[in-house]
Amino acid sequence: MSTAAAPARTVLGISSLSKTFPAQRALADVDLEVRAGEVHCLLGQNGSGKSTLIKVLAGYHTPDPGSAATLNGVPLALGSRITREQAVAFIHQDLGLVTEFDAVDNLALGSRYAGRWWLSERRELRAAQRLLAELEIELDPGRPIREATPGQRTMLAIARAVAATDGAPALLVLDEPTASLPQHQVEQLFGLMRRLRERGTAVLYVTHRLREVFAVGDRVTVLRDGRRISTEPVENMDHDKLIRLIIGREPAGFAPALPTAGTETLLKATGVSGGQVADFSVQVRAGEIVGVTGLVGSGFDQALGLTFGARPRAAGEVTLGGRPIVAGRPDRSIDAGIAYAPADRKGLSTIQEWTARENVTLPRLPATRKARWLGPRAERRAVRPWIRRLNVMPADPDRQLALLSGGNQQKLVLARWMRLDAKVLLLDEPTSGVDAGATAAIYDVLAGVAAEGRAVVLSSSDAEELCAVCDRVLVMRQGVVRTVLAKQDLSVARIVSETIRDSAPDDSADCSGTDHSAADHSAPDHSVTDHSAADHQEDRPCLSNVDPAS
Ligand SMILES: Nc1ncnc2c1ncn2[C@@H]1O[C@H](COP(=O)(O)OP(=O)(O)OP(=O)(O)O)[C@@H](O)[C@H]1O
Repeated sequence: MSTAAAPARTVLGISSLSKTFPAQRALADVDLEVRAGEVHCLLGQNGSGKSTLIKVLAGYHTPDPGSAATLNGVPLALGSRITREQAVAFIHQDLGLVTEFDAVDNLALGSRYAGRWWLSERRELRAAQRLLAELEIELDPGRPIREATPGQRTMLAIARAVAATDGAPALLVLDEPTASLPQHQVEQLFGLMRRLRERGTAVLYVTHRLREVFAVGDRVTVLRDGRRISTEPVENMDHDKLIRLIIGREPAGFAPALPTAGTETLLKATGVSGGQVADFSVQVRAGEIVGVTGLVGSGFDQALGLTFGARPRAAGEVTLGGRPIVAGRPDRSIDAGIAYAPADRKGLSTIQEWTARENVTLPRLPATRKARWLGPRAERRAVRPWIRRLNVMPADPDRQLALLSGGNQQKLVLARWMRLDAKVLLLDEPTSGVDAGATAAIYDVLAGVAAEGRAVVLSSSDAEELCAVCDRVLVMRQGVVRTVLAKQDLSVARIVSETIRDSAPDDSADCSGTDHSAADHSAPDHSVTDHSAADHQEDRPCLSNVDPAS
């Protein structure tokens, strides 16, 4: 007879959950059980219903009649706000912290309303220190949290939920918390999740990154088209099986197109500065995919906006095929042959009231020089192939953008830039929030762009992504490109260690990658000479020939 232990008690039990929006059934008869002391991953393509499920749980949407749920065995009124006593915490991508406040005040925001407002400042500080120490969160409680890393902020938001629930939330719901965290901060966050799991918290974890399921998950539920397809222990899963469940068919392998062996320099940035960037210099050749990475604050996420001219430059020169690219004139940069997709695609570059097709084919962004404006029929014709290629759901070019899921909106805005015949594509975080299938499709598009003798520069905090697609990776620290890693030197461990490596302020490297006269860099290139920093980490190989969604 089997002596297998009985499953842990059910914290959240959802049965027959359905949600129908006008003209769209987002969830259909979903059952879900999340147990005490487990990390339960919720996966599915963009538009499969994950956010809707969480929003119903949080009381933001009212579900269809017939939907039911229990929390710790007690019926839960779906569609009503969760009360404090129910001890459910939601960590959304917008963490809801006040960045000008320090950790003590941010923690107090959650607990003051818990009736502890009489605590003195000193006692509050001590309580915050105790909590942070207990959860092993390294964070100075007295400093404004705008100075903290994104990973520390995420953990602080979780700590606040812990404080507000007297030590352990019954249920912690995390909605893609790692979307823009560098690898080592992801590891720290997973450490915290494991500690809460040990306290008996049930964790519902939404992610698109399959490797995270294997790193931290106990069980996994897959949604497809609003239906629950499967719930299984992670140990019964492998990568391909998971992909099959998510997309409903065999995954297509990612086979990067072979780049042309170009020697022509397309893009040259020299001494570009502005914002957090003190010196960004790079030369990009035809046929190359170049990555830029670093910690938040290193300037890596501002470098491409400065290069394109979307951000004001304090200094520096940018040329495309020898022609100067001036700052502050995105229209001219586009005409010259550069396209730029910022990371904040929703905030910066969509018109939510417009349709999908209008957002993809925004006037003034012609794919061919002739047509500055397309009629609705031509727009549909132009957009449909991208909807198919990136598997945008619903596949309706006339759907209002606001009614699409976050990831599907991301895909469309990215399509807007990828469909331009730009000589150089600049993309900030191209796959953040995008599902595994579309991520592979985007990598294919980028490889195709390079193979045509054009070029791509992408900034990313995802080391696996950089390994999978880049020919070269520039690592920025303190506003300056400090290391250039060539294809043969790319590994997750190497990128992580170069990203977090402490460097003396005057430490500099030749970082243009190709042109030694471009900037005043006298120290040797670390990518070639210094391997010491990476050695303490497991050196995982690059995944360039493996499905990049993994
Ligand atoms: N307010 C709304 N009105 C109409 N349709 C909606 C609304 N919100 C979501 N939908 C639709 O419901 C479906 C599920 O969307 P949901 O946001 O739950 O997906 P998701 O799995 O969270 O996607 P992503 O990974 O992109 O965040 C999608 O087809 C979406 O277009």
